[in-house]
Amino acid sequence: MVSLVGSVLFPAKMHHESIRSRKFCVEGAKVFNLTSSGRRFVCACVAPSRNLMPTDGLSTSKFTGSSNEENLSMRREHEEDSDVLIECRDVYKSFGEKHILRGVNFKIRHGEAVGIIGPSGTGKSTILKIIAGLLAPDKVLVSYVFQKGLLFFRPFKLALYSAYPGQNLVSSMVNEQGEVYIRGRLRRGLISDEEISGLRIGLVFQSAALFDSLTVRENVGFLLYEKSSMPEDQIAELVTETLAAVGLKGVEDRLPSELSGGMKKRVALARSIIFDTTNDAIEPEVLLYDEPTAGLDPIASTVVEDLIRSVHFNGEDAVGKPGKIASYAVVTHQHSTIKRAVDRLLFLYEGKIVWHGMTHEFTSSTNPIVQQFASGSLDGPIKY
Ligand SMILES: Nc1ncnc2c1ncn2[C@@H]1O[C@H](COP(=O)(O)OP(=O)(O)OP(=O)(O)O)[C@@H](O)[C@H]1O
Repeated sequence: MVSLVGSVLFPAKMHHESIRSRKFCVEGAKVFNLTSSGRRFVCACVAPSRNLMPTDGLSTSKFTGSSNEENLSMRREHEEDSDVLIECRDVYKSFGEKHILRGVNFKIRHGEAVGIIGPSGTGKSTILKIIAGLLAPDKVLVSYVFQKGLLFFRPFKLALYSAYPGQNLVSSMVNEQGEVYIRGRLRRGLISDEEISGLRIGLVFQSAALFDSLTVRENVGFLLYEKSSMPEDQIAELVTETLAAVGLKGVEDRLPSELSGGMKKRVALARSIIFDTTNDAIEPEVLLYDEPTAGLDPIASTVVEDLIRSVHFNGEDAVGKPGKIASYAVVTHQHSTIKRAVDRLLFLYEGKIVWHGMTHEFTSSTNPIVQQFASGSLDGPIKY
């Protein structure tokens, strides 16, 4: 599956000895034991390498032993889905009593530029975090066995487990409620470096989430300093090249506090697209942007929107090289971002994708939820 290895970031005040030092902590973030041997890393994003033979839901063994017709239809489905990089199937996510996602289904295919929109608090950022592996779907108890031989099956929920603390539980089985597939491979639980995905997934947080105490160079090259065997001067060169690709020059030695909001977002973008050029395995990469233009003036928004397009493999970066990002998903509320940076939209409402379509179909949709959202009207099914 996906391991957090590659790009993104968190809010931060960090104490460190040097970028290649062994340990430090980041306020407000979750993990954070960076070791040289080190596989445990948090931050934000991304991912592994290696082979991926479809398993689980897409196993070729599924094509044996059934009728020819069934085989053909399954093969067709498999072929149609061969370009799917990320799939959420019936994903549920709650926070305490708040049931945020209630059966979310969608696919992101190779080459797509997808927007995720919907009213505030509907779970758009939550979806990105689930895709990136920072959050797991809800858990549901499938069965459990007590010493006295009692066996319970669904729909008993995990909460029941703690309702029988003294009953000598022998074993239990808990499944995730919903599935996330990364290139056809089912992800179980949260991201772990040991797991395999064959897809690099980067998450660019809304806040840019740069390390306050590190220079721009150290922020952008963070993972390479920490994880790769590249010499430092080569990393520095690559950082300069990557900053140029997002239209920034001569800022390598600045601290984040010396940058404007738009520049910070570009630095965060540079951090999410830099990768180890000495590594043979070249993987497609998906970037997830959480409100990349929030808080920016209209012109700065346009710059960032064009940047998002430019690092896509259909685009051309600021120094004229083709972009490297295979697909991306953008959570946004901004019309300009929807129009300029996205081709297809997913509309999330009350825990489900209630509409999807091409961007140009959005304003002409007859779906009352979409109509109300597009017009900003107070009248309609969406209540605040
Ligand atoms: N870690 C968490 N613990 C508790 N509640 C959470 C957590 N993360 C998100 N939530 C809640 O889940 C809901 C969905 O949050 P999320 O940030 O995904 O929404 P959103 O659609 O991205 O919102 P917005 O458009 O306002 O940014 C909110 O009610 C939020 O308070």
